[in-house]
Amino acid sequence: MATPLIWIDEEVQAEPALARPIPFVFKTAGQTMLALGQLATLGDGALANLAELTSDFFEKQTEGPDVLVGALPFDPTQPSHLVQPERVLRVQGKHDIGAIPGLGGGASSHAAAPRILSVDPDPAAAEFANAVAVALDQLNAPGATMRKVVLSRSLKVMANRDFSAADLMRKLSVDESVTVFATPLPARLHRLRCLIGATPELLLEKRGGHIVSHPLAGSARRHRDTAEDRQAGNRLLASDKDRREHAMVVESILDILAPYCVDLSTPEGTCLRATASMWHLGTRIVGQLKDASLSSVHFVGLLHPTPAVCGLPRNLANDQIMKLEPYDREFYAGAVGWCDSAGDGRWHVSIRCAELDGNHARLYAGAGIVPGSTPEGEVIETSAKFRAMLDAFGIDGGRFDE
Ligand SMILES: C=C(O[C@H]1C=CC=C(C(=O)O)[C@@H]1O)C(=O)O
Repeated sequence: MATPLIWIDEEVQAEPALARPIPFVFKTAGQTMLALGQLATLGDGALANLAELTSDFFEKQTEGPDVLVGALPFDPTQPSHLVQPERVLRVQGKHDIGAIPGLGGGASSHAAAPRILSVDPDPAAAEFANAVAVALDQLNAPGATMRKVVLSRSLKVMANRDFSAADLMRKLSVDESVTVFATPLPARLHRLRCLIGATPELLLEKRGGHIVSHPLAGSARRHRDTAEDRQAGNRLLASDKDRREHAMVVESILDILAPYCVDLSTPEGTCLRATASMWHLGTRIVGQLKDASLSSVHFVGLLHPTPAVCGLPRNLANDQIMKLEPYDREFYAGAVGWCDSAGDGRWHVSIRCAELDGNHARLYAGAGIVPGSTPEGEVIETSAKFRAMLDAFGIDGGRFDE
């Protein structure tokens, strides 16, 4: 069934904003990909089967755009949500994301913004600090085999009217250093949901025989004052704790990709990666594949979840996440992106994001814990990571740290 191209038009505000699936939107520097409607859905399957599922899908599907778009959950045993759209539109160059043809022409700019009624930390910052302390006990125990675990917390937000994905995306797009995305999620209790965010982290891009990954780990908040900001970046670059936290991610990705590559390197080494609100340590990894026919989802299946969102070793870290976090991450800390029948694709880590369900939203922020981390430091770091999404929602975040 064709999905109407209406997204945020004023005349449909009487209906819940997410009464129809929103388009998939993927705005990277210089290009926006917009996937409209839903021609077919990829069948359920765990991440390990995704390469096979997608290649079967493309073999059978002879009509419609040659692409699947959507989201993969944090838990690789849970089904992904990938769809073949009816139409794909690409917009190049600088543009207002809300004014792309097919999105309703930015009509919401004169509509009243939803008024925030409540913000509920889940868990509270103090509980999150306790979870970090428990994880640190495990990491520091004599003979410990777990080396890193990434723990997250969330903020549940309620407004007086439905949130507008287009308005949020427009606000998030002010930061041109990140990939702004919106992707439909599986319905829950017959309600359509979506994930919207502004991720700085590239999990994997594959074009022909060339692959790129740009993992981030190790963070500090940015400052308005230029000198203070520069100092914060320099401190991060020099921080032993953050360098260890980062190196584990890079080494793990290099180990996984190396057997598939004739050439694999980190041309610039570890650098500072800036977003509008955060400094990160980042290392761009580039590779040339031995077998260019392997698809992007094959590699995503091997890489995800990286130690940037889970930990090391993966199974031990995942056990701790299950024990210490009070919710199912679902599509937070998963991946969002697209793949095509040639095996090309681009997948970003779904962080700095919020799940939207009508007038409810849940924002997420996580942080890598290694020996040397402190509970207070991780509370401050996750607060800083909430900043970009909180700003988009028009919420002053400071009071959620207690
Ligand atoms: C898990 C998140 O961030 C990851 C990505 C960059 C830096 C991170 C860190 O410094 O801990 C995290 O590994 C998140 O923002 O929710």
